[in-house]
Amino acid sequence: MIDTLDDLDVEGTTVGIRVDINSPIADDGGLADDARLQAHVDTLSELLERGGRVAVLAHQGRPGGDDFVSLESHADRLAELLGRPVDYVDANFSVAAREAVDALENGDCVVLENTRFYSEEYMEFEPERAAETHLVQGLAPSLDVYVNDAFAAAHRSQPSLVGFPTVLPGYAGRVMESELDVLGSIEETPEPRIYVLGGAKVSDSIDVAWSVLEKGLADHVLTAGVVGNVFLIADGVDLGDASSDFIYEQGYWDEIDRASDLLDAYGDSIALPRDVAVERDGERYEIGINALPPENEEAAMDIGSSTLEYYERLLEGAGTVILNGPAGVFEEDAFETGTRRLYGMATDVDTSIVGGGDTASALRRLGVEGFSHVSTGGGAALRMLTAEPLPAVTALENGPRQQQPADD
Ligand SMILES: Nc1ncnc2c1ncn2[C@@H]1O[C@H](COP(=O)(O)OP(=O)(O)O)[C@@H](O)[C@H]1O
Ligand SMILES: O=C(OP(=O)(O)O)[C@H](O)COP(=O)(O)O
Repeated sequence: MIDTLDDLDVEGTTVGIRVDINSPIADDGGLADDARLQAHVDTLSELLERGGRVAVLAHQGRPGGDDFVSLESHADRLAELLGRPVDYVDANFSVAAREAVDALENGDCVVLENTRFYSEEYMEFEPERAAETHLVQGLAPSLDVYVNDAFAAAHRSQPSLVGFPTVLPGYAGRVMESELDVLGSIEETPEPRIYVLGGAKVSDSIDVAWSVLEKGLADHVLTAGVVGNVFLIADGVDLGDASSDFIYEQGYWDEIDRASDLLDAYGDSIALPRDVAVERDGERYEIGINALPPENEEAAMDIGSSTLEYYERLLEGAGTVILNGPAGVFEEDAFETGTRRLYGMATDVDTSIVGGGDTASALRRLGVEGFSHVSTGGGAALRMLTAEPLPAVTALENGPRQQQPADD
């Protein structure tokens, strides 16, 4: 059982809140998309309106990446979205950070620096060890309670996610609460249940497929994207050099054997693409599976029209559809068709649940809406769909509960 904001006496309390505002970054270093910031507005507004003193913790990107930038522009955008001032301090647990947090008045908000600028935050720890890190040891004394609203990062066991709730009373924010509500009760959704697994996280998707077929949660698994390509190769289809090389370079070659084992065990319940789209003479060109490999060895970038008709028939009788990962390279106009049409069909199903950061951004870009639930998480949502515990949620469950009276 996890406490929520309903259990928290917010007025005058200094709240350290972990959010996931990890976002695409534009060439100029600013935000290219603010969907993940928008998702946390309700939680942050509630805390501020109820008189909380709010210190925001979050990560952005991974060390070495172009998107590994400071949270200054996130703070500016949050101020616009919240309609109130939001300070930013380029520190996490130093004297400067603690002073900024200690100076908060009721209804004030400060964003601390990208947690991953400190190497400990990019390591995975047991909660007790995470509680001993510089971040937690340094900052926790300035906080009264910890709120975790970062569902999309809850599959990580990094200090800002599992360390704070080990030493402070922990609460789920509104995003976390609603994600756990929906994704934690998949078994109760209407049947038949269809899982659509696309995108590029091949090993995670195969884990999900195994798990949901083994547990009888899925009546059908439909494959698309790179996941579909791996299943086609596992089924003996020669996709051609470009697709094979891509799968090899991404480190997914071993997944072909796992996909093949899965087809042996549950082949009747797994649907594979019947055609693919490649780029030929600068245009989209569809090729049936029987006509593969492509004569010019072009890469399979999307599912084709026959696959879409086939998947539409399967989706027609579904009570629930759970989708993760785009059906193709939606970033290119010629290959967005599969994602637009497949996800569009899914909105007609009684209960439709979508997970994945890229998927959500694809749907926004393509203007596809009308799902029962669009998760803020990719990896975290996938992990929940396999009924595996999320370390950050377990840490909230196991941590101290008692809230101390707020200091003046
Ligand atoms: N056939 C394909 N070939 C190469 N990349 C693909 C293909 N289909 C989808 N993708 C890529 O998969 C990426 C998204 O996958 P993923 O990260 O698994 O999604 P999510 O973040 O929603 O979980 C996109 O960048 C998209 O271009
Ligand atoms: O974007 C995220 O996850 P996602 O790509 O699975 O949606 C989270 O912010 C976690 O980031 P990470 O995968 O760098 O730990």
